Amino acid sequence: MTDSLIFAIPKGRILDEALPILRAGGVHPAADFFDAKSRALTFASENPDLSIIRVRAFDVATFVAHGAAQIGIVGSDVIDEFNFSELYAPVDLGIGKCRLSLAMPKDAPPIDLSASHIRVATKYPTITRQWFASRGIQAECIKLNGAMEIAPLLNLAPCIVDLVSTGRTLVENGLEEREVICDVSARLIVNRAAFKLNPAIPAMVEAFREAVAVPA
Ligand SMILES: Nc1ncnc2c1ncn2[C@@H]1O[C@H](COP(=O)(O)OP(=O)(O)OP(=O)(O)O)[C@@H](O)[C@H]1O
Ligand SMILES: O=P(O)(O)OC[C@H]1O[C@H](OP(=O)(O)OP(=O)(O)O)[C@H](O)[C@@H]1O
Repeated sequence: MTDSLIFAIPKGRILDEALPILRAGGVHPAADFFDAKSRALTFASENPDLSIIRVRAFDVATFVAHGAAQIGIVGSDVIDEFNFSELYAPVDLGIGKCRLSLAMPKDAPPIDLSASHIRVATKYPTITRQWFASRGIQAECIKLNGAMEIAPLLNLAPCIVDLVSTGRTLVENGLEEREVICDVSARLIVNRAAFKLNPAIPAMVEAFREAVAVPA
């Protein structure tokens, strides 16, 4: 007899790319999960003892780290930002690929590496502070939850740290990428304690590992 499992899936842009991987990993949400008009947050699945929650990307990590859900899918940006010790991220799913970068207005001078302090608008204050600290600069982070790209134009901060994929959002807002801080992709995450206690979880991790493995 094993405990039932809760799988946390992010609502946003990873969702569409994640659906084929979920199926290949053997997770089959019930039909109402695909009803775009549904306001439900918890869904059954066709798998025995497995239900699904659909939450914001940043909250997937929080639910799984605290054991409220046992397994989930989330970007490595979120994993790195929280750095929860209870999270184990055993499989790179190869989706949601982008990078976390430092960007500035395209006519702005380079960052003054001899400066002791800089103001940065970002959704990623922890990663940003660490990256600047390793260069001897104290970053004062102004936390935004989206639309970071307008912060320099409105003098909220001279630079931003945000996700970049095609680069189009930066260009359309008069910014340019100056430094890549880290590459990002979506990962399967599990709660470490649950992984040890419930044998269904390592089996599920293995199924996802096989689902994304590149054939030799
Ligand atoms: N431009 C992008 N290209 C590829 N992957 C991205 C891109 N932007 C975000 N991601 C990935 O998708 C995840 C979710 O991003 P998304 O934009 O859907 O959520 P959000 O709007 O940041 O969060 P919220 O749910 O709080 O509105 C990010 O954490 C990142 O891993
Ligand atoms: O380089 P690009 O291909 O233009 O992608 C980058 C944009 O994608 C993400 O935003 P998203 O579209 O998820 O909206 P958000 O600002 O609401 O998070 C990110 O925050 C950038 O704004």
